[in-house]
Amino acid sequence: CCSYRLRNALHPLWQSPLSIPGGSRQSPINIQWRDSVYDPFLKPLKISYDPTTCLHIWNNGYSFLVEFDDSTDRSIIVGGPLENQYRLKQFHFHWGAINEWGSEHTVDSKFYPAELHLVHWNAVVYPTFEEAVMEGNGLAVIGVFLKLGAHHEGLQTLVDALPAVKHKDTVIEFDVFDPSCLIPSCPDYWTYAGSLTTPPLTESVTWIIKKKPIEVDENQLEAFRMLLFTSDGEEEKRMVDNFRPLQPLMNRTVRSSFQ
Ligand SMILES: NS(=O)(=O)c1ccc(CCNC(=O)Nc2ccc(Cl)cc2)cc1
Ligand SMILES: [Zn+2]
Repeated sequence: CCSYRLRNALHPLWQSPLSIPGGSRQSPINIQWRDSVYDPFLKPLKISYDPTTCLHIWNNGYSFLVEFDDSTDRSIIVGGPLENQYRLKQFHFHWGAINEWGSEHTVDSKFYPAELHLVHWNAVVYPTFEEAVMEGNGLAVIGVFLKLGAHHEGLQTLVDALPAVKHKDTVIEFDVFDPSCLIPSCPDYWTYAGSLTTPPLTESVTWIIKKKPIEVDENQLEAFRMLLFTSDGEEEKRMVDNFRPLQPLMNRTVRSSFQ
């Protein structure tokens, strides 16, 4: 129960303060469905990814990141709550040691076993990702909940590559993958102004959280849990519970694209 919160709060990644001093828009948050406000002016989110922009999978010692060539506008999102188009840079996941928790956001205080983050940056306004990370409208992250259920064919190609990045700071080439196969076809989402959930925790993220989860099977979740936080040769620590504790909503409203 609360022990995992303590462990998480003390986890090396989050030893920095739970929310940055003066932070008024920190993530993740609980999404209370009945408190979200339908906004009829929200547009559908348009997603167009070029699978050949996929580069590699990298175990950064906290998660595994699938990184993309973001030197052009070949893989972008536009519409939704966004005023500009945003370029896909990477996607990664957060997950738990068991299926009872693992997601960063919760819905009506319910955790999912895992959560996918597709990270995009505003290359219309900012020259580099690093600069966009520091600006209020710099990033747009699509969050997709994973729930235990049917085998996910698209995810399996990724799962098959994970043993090659078992240890921290290992990389494997991964040159064709279309991450839109990981995004539910249902267009419904919630959106709110938030932050990165890992250091530097900057308040630069427009969050777009899909209402519908995707289904993955137990073997696929277990494949995430066999990754390691540790480098080859170090005492093995399984990569699990790499999610940040919930942050206060403060003076924010979560909007929904659906009634
Ligand atoms: N979790 S997020 O979408 O707010 C987020 C998006 C982008 C960044 C900057 C790139 N760095 C990165 O992605 N690092 C990372 C990812 C997962 C874990 Cl578990 C730990 C560290 C940080 C957080
Ligand atoms: Zn994340």
